[in-house]
Amino acid sequence: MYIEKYQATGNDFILFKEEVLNPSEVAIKVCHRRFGVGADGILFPSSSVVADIKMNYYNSDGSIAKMCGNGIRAFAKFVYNHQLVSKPVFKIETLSGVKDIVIDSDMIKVNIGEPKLIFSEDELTQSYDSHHVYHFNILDGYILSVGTLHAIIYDVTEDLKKEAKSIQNDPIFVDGANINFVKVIHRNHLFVETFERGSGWTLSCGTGVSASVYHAMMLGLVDQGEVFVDVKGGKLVVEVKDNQIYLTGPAEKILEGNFI
Ligand SMILES: N[C@@H](CCC[C@H](N)C(=O)O)C(=O)O
Repeated sequence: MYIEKYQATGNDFILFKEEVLNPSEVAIKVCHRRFGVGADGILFPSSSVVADIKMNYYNSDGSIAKMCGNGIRAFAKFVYNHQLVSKPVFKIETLSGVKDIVIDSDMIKVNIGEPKLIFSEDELTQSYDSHHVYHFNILDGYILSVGTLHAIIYDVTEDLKKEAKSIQNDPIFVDGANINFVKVIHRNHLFVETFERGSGWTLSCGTGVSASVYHAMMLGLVDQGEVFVDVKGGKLVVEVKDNQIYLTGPAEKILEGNFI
């Protein structure tokens, strides 16, 4: 199978040009960092009737995810480089809706979409196709969905970070959640670390960063306008306009070859 590997602020992905038939199995195999190539997830295209192309994403543990903020930038660059889509401004269908993409040389901007509020714990047990916010009452933090589900925690300590897995396994999260540890550096600057559903600690989580900025803005911890976010693997920029979250950052090809 022909593959390429991309990294997007250190979140790494294996990309396929064609539809993968048994994606969970392939993801587990190819993402293994000793027995495979090593990656946080896999991405492959399929045709779409509502957008220019459809993105399919599987985490390294084989679980499906509805959206990936870093992955979609890598996917956009990959399909554009391979002329699967021939224009730099286009639409990608995901399981959490159609996302608008703008490729501007090395930077890719994606409209992550509009978050919506959830007001009760019961709503978390329903499917979260759309974007929701929910008050997280186990810790002094919050839950927010931007297609993928995110817990936002501000009072970060090393001891609390050790609890990431058990927070993620809390039964209120019927299908798991991504746990974001957020430090406010300045009124336009955050540092975010994410323990991801399906792939553990990553160097960056695009939807996590988007959810964190949106939430910090809701609480008045950062100002409107561009917010710069440091992650372990680089830098991202998030802007909220008309309640839409725009995520901008790089993505680069780092390997091409065949996976046997
Ligand atoms: N790394 C991603 C998120 C990938 C999906 C997530 N692990 C989930 O299963 O919800 C990003 O950049 O957004």
